[in-house]
Amino acid sequence: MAKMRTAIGLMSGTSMDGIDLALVRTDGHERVERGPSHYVPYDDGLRARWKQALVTAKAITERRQRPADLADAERVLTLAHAAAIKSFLHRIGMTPGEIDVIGFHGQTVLHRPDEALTVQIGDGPLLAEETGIDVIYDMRANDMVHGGQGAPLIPAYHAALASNLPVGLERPAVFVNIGGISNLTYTGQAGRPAELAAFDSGPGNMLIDQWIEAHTGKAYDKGGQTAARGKVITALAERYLASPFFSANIRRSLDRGDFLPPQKGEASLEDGARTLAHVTAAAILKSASYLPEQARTWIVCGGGRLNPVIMAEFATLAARQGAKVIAAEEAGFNGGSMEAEAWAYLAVRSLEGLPLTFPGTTGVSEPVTGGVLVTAR
Ligand SMILES: Nc1ncnc2c1ncn2[C@@H]1O[C@H](COP(=O)(O)OP(=O)(O)OP(=O)(O)O)[C@@H](O)[C@H]1O
Ligand SMILES: CC(=O)N[C@H]1[C@@H]2OC[C@@H](O2)[C@@H](O)[C@@H]1O[C@H](C)C(=O)O
Repeated sequence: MAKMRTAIGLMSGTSMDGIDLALVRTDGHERVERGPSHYVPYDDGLRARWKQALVTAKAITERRQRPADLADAERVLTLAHAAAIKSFLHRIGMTPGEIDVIGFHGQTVLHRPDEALTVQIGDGPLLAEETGIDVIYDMRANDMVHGGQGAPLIPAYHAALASNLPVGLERPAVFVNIGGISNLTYTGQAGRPAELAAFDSGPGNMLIDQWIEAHTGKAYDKGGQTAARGKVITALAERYLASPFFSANIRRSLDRGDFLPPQKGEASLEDGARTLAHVTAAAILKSASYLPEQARTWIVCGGGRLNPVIMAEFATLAARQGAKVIAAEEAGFNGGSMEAEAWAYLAVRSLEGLPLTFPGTTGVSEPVTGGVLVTAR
């Protein structure tokens, strides 16, 4: 039997709102003990810095390049992650010596699967040096080398969770993460890796966030309050849902720039927010038509589950297919820390040389492992 290891996962997602951390004890297979989690928000200055990094990164043609101030941004980002690890360990009363490995996602600044190019800034050696803990980082690259989309990677973790779903939850269950971008994982009847089907399903909160920020300076539509006062503009929604992304022959992974918010003036603040919340929900169901079978239960993770307008739209559309929508917490999971948990789990799989991705998840040619190990001295 593979040994149990203690890992911390670190996720800084496409919303660029902050760093999620989670502690997991796992053998890298089906044994998963979820521990405490933590969140360190970025201040406005850091968020602005990562947004600038997205612009700078457009010049990258080879994944190790760090043009202009990108090397400095990478260093600042890594130190912010090291500080987050230290505050997490302090909070849970653990020492670096009790942690076997950190799974470090970094910040995606460029993702062009068609060119087999994906860049996450995040300096693994610096993080290992700062924390004194072994680090696995750069987990997407090997998948792309083998013909995969480089995303999503979370499905291997969903499979482990699905092998132990609450009794009474109707299968098939599909996990959907509504972050900046949405992605979904069909877990079949038993959650075996061979049964997995997963892909990015469309824009998540990123359009709503950009729309709200452009009009109000706020980072997101808290509680869906703005959207709740608006109405859906059908023509605008259809424009998004007619994107070739939904009808392409292959399920392509998304970059933040693949969908852009409406122009100011195309809608009132409220109608724009409502329309984009509708698009978020409708995009999931549109993409779900490529799954092997219809979901009976949708398990929603990520910040979008906290927007009641998205959740209501989603529940209405799913009910038409006889499916139920639940937040991750209703299935006993933590919908806010699931990605960080996944990065902890994947780090242990990487140490064991186990596959992180599968033909059914990223389109990779065969199941492949991934990640680069840095040993702390
Ligand atoms: N209380 C809330 N009300 C409405 N929306 C919320 C709330 N809390 C978070 N969100 C939305 O969730 C987003 C953050 O979600 P999450 O942390 O899952 O994204 P991420 O992990 O950065 O993205 P990805 O999964 O694409 O990498 C916020 O930007 C916001 O749009
Ligand atoms: C390139 C990249 O960072 N992709 C993210 C992004 O955010 C959501 C979606 O797009 C997903 O494909 C992926 O993250 C999740 C955690 C994943 O790889 O499973």
